[in-house]
Amino acid sequence: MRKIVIAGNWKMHKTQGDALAFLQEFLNYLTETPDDREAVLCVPFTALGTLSKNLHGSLIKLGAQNIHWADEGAFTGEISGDMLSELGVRYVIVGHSERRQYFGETDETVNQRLLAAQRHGLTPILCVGETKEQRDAGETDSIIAAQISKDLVDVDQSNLVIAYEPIWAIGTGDTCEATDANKVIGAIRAQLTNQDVPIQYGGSVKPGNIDEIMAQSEIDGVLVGGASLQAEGFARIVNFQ
Ligand SMILES: O=C(CO)COP(=O)(O)O
Repeated sequence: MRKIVIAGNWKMHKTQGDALAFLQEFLNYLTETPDDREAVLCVPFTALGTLSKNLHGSLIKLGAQNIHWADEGAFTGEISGDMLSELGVRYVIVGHSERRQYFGETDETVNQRLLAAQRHGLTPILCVGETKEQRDAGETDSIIAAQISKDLVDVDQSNLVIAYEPIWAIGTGDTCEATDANKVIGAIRAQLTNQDVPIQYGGSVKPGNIDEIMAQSEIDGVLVGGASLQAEGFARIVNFQ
């Protein structure tokens, strides 16, 4: 039985104060969380400590948005696995397309960061996805297959979540057809040795489309950007039917 993981990715949004206000409101809406699913908030590093202290044993798990591959060292601006786990972090996003596009992340560095996350007992959420040009050229399956095989070298598939995030659907309102996403996710699963890895869809997920997305047989959750910033809407997504 695969786990359902609904994760919010706040990206570079919300101060500590904003994060606390969100949490209070969010917990009010989440009084009846179904227990078959995990809700995760992947927040900026600066909000991790405050949220960790205020989760009060709630069902919400804490996630970060990046991790360095070294355990420590001269890596200005980076963050280590120990620093994250000390704050109660359980999940960490690795290889988001914004990291690949703007910060020079490659499949090799993504692989190293995945290994570091697992070494520190964190569950990495590996993001893969194709550009609009690649999709139009019919290259979606080969691009995703190449990312998966390079990123997962030596990675333990028993402690892993994968997010299929077509780059053209991120922040654009242009959602991938749920049935198309289902097909790509099925192809990702066929490449894995462990069939229990939860595979999420990400890209313009909102309260209005969550039910259709989660009705797909291969989709085990979502990674939500913009719509996770609003407590009532994100609670609606977590509580999909
Ligand atoms: O990048 C995403 C989540 O990691 C998706 O962002 P949006 O939900 O804003 O499209």
